Amino acid sequence: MTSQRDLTTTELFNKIISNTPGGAVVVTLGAAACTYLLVSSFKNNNNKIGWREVPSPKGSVPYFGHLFKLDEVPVKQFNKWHEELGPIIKVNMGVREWYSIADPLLAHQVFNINGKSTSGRPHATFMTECYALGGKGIVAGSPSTQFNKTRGAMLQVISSKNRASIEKLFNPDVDAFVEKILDITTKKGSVNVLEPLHFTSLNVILTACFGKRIESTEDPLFKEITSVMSETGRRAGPAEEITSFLPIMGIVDFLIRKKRNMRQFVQEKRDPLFTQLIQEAVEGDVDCLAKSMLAMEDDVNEFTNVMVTMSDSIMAGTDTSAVMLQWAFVILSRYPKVQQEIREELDQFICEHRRLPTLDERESLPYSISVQKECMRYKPATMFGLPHECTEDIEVSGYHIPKGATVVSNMFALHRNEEFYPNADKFIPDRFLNDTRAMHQSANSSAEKRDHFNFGWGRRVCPGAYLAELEIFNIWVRVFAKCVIKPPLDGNGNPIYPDIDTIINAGIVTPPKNPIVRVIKRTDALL
Ligand code: HEM
Repeated sequence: MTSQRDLTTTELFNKIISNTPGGAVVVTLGAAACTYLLVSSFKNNNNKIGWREVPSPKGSVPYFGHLFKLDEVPVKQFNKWHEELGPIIKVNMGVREWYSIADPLLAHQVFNINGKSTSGRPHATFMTECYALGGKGIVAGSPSTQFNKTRGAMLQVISSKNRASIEKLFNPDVDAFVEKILDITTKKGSVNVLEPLHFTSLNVILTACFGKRIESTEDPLFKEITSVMSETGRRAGPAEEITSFLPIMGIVDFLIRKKRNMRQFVQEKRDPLFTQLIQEAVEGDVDCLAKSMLAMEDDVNEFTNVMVTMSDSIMAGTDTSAVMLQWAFVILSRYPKVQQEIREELDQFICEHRRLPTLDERESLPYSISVQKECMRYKPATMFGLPHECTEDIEVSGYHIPKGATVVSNMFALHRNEEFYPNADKFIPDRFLNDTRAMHQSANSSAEKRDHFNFGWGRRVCPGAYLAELEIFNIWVRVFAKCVIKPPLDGNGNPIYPDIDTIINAGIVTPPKNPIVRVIKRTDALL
């Protein structure tokens, strides 16, 4: 998921206009409005008799819909509309109809009970046609035999049965991460955990996918991967994919030869990088996802399918885990007593076993597990997860959602639902004290039994949830066994508490504004 900052609607249009041969835009937008008015006057009414109409906010304008109503962080406006109109709303994103769901039970009905009809992905020129090479891999494709088998292969390889071998590969990086944040704090007085977490998270995925790690941010491979990732994120973003919302802008895309340009990027930058990584993985002696997939049955092992799946994993798995951990650092810097309880519980395990616990032993750390889950509930890593597409008309709670609609789960509203989470606006560290279940297992339960909804839904539920949980757990126990997290200090020695109210729109992910803390070495560490 991308680390590129999203654009406001106004910025987005300015950018399009500045990149486009002048008159074309004016002609295009004029034509767009006329075409829309003409077409919409012939359009059938989607509301079937006897079904409730999904409420839609006021202020939708022809062709552009509600796009001009959205600000830098669209989910905030969506939430205001949900407060006014209820748990399901229809927002016109240009010509696309987005149905946003803010209630866990309703979301379960939409994405799980009706999963057969709501598990498509909306078509996008870059992601579907260019990046996914016409539907390969997992993220951008719609369910097919190859898609199901590829997801299955990933779940089989990145699973608890391979826990020990996966974490053995990445734990040296986690140890290095802890040393790095301690060292930076010693030298500079505080540390911005964004970059070290991004680097560590990338290495976790690289070791799982290719059995390979990067030594430092100066490594040319690191620079190449981050450049390809950020270019992929930019091209998948709304400014570049504007034709999905305003198809008439396809004329502009044609004039600036956008699709050819997208294909060129994939062929000249993305494909050679991943081809090389996969070849090195095959020649190496470390077990990894790429190698395992290439050794599997026909539907999975086709080279382009493996290549896109590896790219999916890096794109979907690096920033999401890093953002979750950034939030944990900034939240916990404000809660010294919570950290003390985390340390006491962890130290008890270390005293008994003379080593750190593994994820399989999470039952011994109910408080830590509860705090991890509460951090994820309190500050979700994404705004809307990834959008799904309805491939058939469906009916939920009397509402009709038509074929072709985009359906999104509103992560912020879902996690502040008072019926599911009493005092939802409060950070309650022991909220999940009686729920030490693995998060990836919980993610596959019915809504009432889930801890949180960060890993999405149904047939598309995040296949990397186990790896994410493994990474989070291993970083967590190493940090709290050795360190105390504190807020940075101003010139007078007063704490500057990190801002936990501002949410940044960084594409799909929503990181904190300035994840700057002090990480101090524990003087009473047992290991
Ligand atoms: C805290 C960390 C993570 C969060 C919050 C997260 C969240 C999500 C969400 C919300 C989705 C969309 C689900 C849906 O469409 O309903 C998703 C999909 C996906 N995630 Fe994750 N993810 C995380 C870590 C990872 C990791 C580590 C990997 C790497 C293996 C990964 C790989 C994927 C893939 C391949 C998909 C696409 C699934 C599909 O389209 O069927 N994720 N993730």
